[in-house]
Amino acid sequence: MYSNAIKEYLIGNDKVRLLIWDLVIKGLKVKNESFFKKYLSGSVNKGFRSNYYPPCPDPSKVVGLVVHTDSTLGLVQLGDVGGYQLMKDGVWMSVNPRKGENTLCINIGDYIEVMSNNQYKSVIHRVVTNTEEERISIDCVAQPPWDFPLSTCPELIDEDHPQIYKPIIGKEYQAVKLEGHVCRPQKFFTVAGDAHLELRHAAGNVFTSTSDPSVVAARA
Ligand SMILES: O=C(O)CCC(=O)C(=O)O
Ligand SMILES: [Fe+2]
Repeated sequence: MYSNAIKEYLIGNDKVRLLIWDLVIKGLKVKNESFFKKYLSGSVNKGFRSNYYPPCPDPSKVVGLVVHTDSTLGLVQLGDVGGYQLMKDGVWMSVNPRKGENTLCINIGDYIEVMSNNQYKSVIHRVVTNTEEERISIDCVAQPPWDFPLSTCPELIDEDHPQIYKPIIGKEYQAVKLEGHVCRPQKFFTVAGDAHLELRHAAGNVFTSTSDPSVVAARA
C-alpha cells in the first residue's frame, strides 16, 4: 500500500517537475532549449526522501538539516509545520507553509546555477527545529546519471557575462559534496578561482542565524 502510494506520488511529481523545468528554461530565453531539456530526458536518477524532524527541547543547539544547496531542481512538500529557511541577502528567511494546503517549495539547485551561468542562483537553505511540533517534509529530486557533463549554456556566455564555472562531470561535483562541502560545491570549479566568486557572493556569506520572523523582517 505504502509503496503504491509513493509510486503514484512520484508519477504526479514527475509531471510537476517537467512543467516547472519548462518554465525555468523559458525564463532564460535561449534559442537552444535542448541544451537544458536533455538534462531531464533519457535515463534519470530519481530520489524520494521523507524527512522527519521530532520536536526538540533546545532548537538553539540543534539544527534539523544543515545549511546546504540542492544539486538539481528540488521539489519539497513542506507539510504543515514551519522550519524551512532560505538565505536571502545574508539573512535567514522562514518559509512558512499554510496549514492543509500542501505547500510545494521549489529549490533551484547547483546544476542550474552552472548551466545558466549564474542567472539562476542555487538556494542556500536549512531546516530549524521547534519545541512544540513534529515536522514531516517530502523531498523529490531527479538528475541525470553521474557521468552527465555539466557545463554552461554557450548562449549565456558573452563579454558582459563571462563564464563562471568550468565544465565538469556530475561525478566530480558529487565527490566534492561527499567530502562535506554541501553548500554550493560548484564554488570549487570556477574559471577565475574562488576569490572572484567570493566577491560575487559576498552579501550571501554574512550568515546571521535567527528564525525569529520579527528579527528577519527587521533586517531584510
Ligand atoms: O525539510 C525541508 O523542508 C527541506 C528538506 C531539504 O532541504 C532537502 O531534503 O534537501
Ligand atoms: Fe535541500
